[in-house]
Amino acid sequence: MAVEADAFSLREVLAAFQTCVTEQREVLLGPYLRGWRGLIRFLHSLGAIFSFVSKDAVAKVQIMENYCGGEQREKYVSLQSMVEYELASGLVDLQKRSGRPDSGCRTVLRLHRALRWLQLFLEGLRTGTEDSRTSVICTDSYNASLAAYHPWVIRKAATVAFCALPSRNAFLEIMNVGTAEEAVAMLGEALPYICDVYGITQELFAQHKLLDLP
Ligand SMILES: CCCCCCCC/C=C\CCCCCCCC(=O)N[C@@H](COP(=O)(O)O)[C@H](O)/C=C/CCCCCCCCCCCCC
Repeated sequence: MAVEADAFSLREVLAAFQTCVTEQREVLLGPYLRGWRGLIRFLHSLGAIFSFVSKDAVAKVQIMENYCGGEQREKYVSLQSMVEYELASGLVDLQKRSGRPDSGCRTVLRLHRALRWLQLFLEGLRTGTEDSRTSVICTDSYNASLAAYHPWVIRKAATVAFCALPSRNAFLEIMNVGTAEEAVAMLGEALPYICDVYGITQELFAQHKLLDLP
């Protein structure tokens, strides 16, 4: 599999997630979506077998970028302001989907669940050994997170695609942060920021009973 490295640097993704959280513990949507754009660039480099995943991720990031650049853009500065605005304006389908456009809350919820997968996957890569199989790390992380929200056909397609993942060493190399040891160290640095964003979002969505949006 041809993996093009030049488009991706874990450092950039880390910087985006690092600048997401403000002193007031708000999650800023600008850097949050920049982090996702960086991850999607990486996904593209893994080849066509992951295009069904990247298409969905791009569509969701695009929905959010449209809100962030739209008429109500000041309401979409942070996750907190978005939740407050969309709930107060009755824009969120809480029980079942209506003809309304996808809300920011339901769209972010999908990305948020995927962030949990990412957290587990990166932790698996970090703590794995040279001969750990990324397909196994990825499948385990997926089964412990996103799989619960996907129908059988998506779970199957995802599991098949995971088998095409490059080796752990190749992954560490394409992070573009130096040697394998340096990449592992960088993962150790990146993970707390991703965990922090995940934790704040989880708490916010739980508080507003938004964790099961249709
Ligand atoms: C150097 C290491 C860095 C690792 C970088 C990983 C890059 C990963 C980039 C993106 C992650 C995938 C994001 C997927 C978002 C999925 C959101 C979702 O759950 N969507 C479903 C529900 O949406 P609605 O129907 O309710 O609108 C949708 O049905 C899903 C469709 C596509 C399939 C999603 C499969 C997810 C597999 C996640 C693992 C990706 C494997 C990447 C391998 C590294």
